[in-house]
Amino acid sequence: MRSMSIRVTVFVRAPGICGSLGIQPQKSLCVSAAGAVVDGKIEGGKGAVREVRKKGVDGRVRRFEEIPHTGRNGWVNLVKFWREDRFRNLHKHMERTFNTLGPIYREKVGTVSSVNILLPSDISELFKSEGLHPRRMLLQPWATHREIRKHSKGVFLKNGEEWRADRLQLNKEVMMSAAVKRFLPLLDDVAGDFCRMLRARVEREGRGEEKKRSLTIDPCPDLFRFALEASCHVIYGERIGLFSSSPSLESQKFIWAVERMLATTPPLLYLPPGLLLRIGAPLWTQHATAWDHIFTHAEARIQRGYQRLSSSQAQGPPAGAAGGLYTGILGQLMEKGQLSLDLIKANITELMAGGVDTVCTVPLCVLAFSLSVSPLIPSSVQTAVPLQFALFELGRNPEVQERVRQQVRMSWAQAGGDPQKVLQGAPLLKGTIKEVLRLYPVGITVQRYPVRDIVLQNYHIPAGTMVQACLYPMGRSAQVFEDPLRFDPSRWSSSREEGQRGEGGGFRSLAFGFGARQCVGRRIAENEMQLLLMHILLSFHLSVPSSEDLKTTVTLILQPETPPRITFSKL
Ligand code: HEM
Repeated sequence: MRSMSIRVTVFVRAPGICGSLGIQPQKSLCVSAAGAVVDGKIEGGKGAVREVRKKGVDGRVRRFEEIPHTGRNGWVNLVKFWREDRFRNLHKHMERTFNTLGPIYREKVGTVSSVNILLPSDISELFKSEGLHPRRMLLQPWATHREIRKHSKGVFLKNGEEWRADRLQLNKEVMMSAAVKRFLPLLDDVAGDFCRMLRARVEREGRGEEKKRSLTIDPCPDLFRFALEASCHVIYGERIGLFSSSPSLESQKFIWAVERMLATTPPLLYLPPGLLLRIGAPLWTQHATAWDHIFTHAEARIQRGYQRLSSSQAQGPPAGAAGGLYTGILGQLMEKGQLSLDLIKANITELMAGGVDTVCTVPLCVLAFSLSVSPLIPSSVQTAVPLQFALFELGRNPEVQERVRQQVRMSWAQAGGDPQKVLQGAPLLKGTIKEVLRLYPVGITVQRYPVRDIVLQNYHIPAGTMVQACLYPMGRSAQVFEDPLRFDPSRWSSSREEGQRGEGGGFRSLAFGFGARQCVGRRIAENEMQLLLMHILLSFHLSVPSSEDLKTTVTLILQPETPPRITFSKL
């Protein structure tokens, strides 16, 4: 009989503190298929393993309270989080905690409690029990704000089936392949323009001979502008001119507002109470004013789209897909008329604002309580950040870069200028994005509140518990990925992926979430990032001044501590 071993986590209620984490120690035991411990080995097949997982060593499902945890007192933990700067290093903290406690643990910080899990098989179990919950308490702190409340009420207050019906309408314009086919040329336009702008800059500011000029820069601000321009083009069907040497005042104000909003978010979230009390109010005002501006910008575009549609309808043939001219997601939604104008506004605003379910403890801790919030991250920031990581990884892995470039060149030559065909013929581009999001997921967790009781790793999880699938530690876990720290886009090729599919194997790539509530901008983001990389790889060779690992930090999203510098050399 084939012998296999399974690690079963047994929580030992030993008093005291374990290492620097301040966590309760645990022990790993190995058990037989029948459930008895036999010298670190378990006899039996997969079924036996599953059975042991469900029932526990002694045939019973363990109680929730027995899940290993990082300390029972949420307030003590909160102080540790502040003292040890764990908010900014949450991804590393999670990775260390899984290494110490095993694949499931509980954590309470302030009043926010979660169960954290790592393995795809458990994550698959979690998603099976998700309900159609509304976007829970989204924006609670921000919702005091006029513009946001006005725009968001349509989507956020709806629940269950009603919400789902609206979402299915939206999905037709943003997720389905027919919609992707329509908006892909718009993204391609912006990506092409970005590369032309960069070539001109390398020509102007670069070093070296005329045909081999190269320029080393921090591409972050340009990537950010690219992502904003691309999102606006697809959503509103309108270019906002961020690549022009003199963008309009309106666009400049918009950029300023997004930058201001981002700059003020981390201090509002993480400043120690004393400092926050002193500078909190002005910061809050700046933050809220910036958000107001972002929403007002959306409102203006929506009004303009509405007027355009009304006048084109008055003139005769429709301006949307039926008339041959694609007018962006906004135009499509308006033309179809299946959602009310309020709902269209709410959905468009949410698409611009994006959203990552990130649980954090907000400054209201100062007032002696904390909240679980789902802050918004502008969608453009969400694509600009992985693009930075992608350029860095391709730059420090020249062989991988060359392999991807060869595939792109071949596909480009065969596709006759059709961007969709180029992407289809170059799966390594998609693999590159998946690989980047595996190592650097924008949101380090995806959360769910199961609607019924479930069992994870032998433990009973009551319905309503917040369970977090921890993407950063999963992406770097040797239990889940072979040679996890190697940047290898071909690991996602369909043949190799098949080989990796074990229990819950399909749940290894979750950067966009899963199910009914998965990222609604997923197809926009994936295609936007792939098209930009495609144009860059066709135009430039990438290298990096330093190939040392990037230090990363969590400021709502996972980002490089210092943006990487990239050398673009003309090909
Ligand atoms: C690399 C880029 C991006 C990543 C990694 C990302 C990731 C995510 C994740 C993890 C969620 C939560 C999903 C879940 O709970 O299952 C989410 C939600 C969302 N994302 Fe994205 N996102 C990205 C780009 C975008 C873009 C470009 C847009 C808009 C154009 C967008 C719009 C949204 C919206 C509206 C939601 C809320 C969906 C809902 O709750 O119903 N995202 N995103």
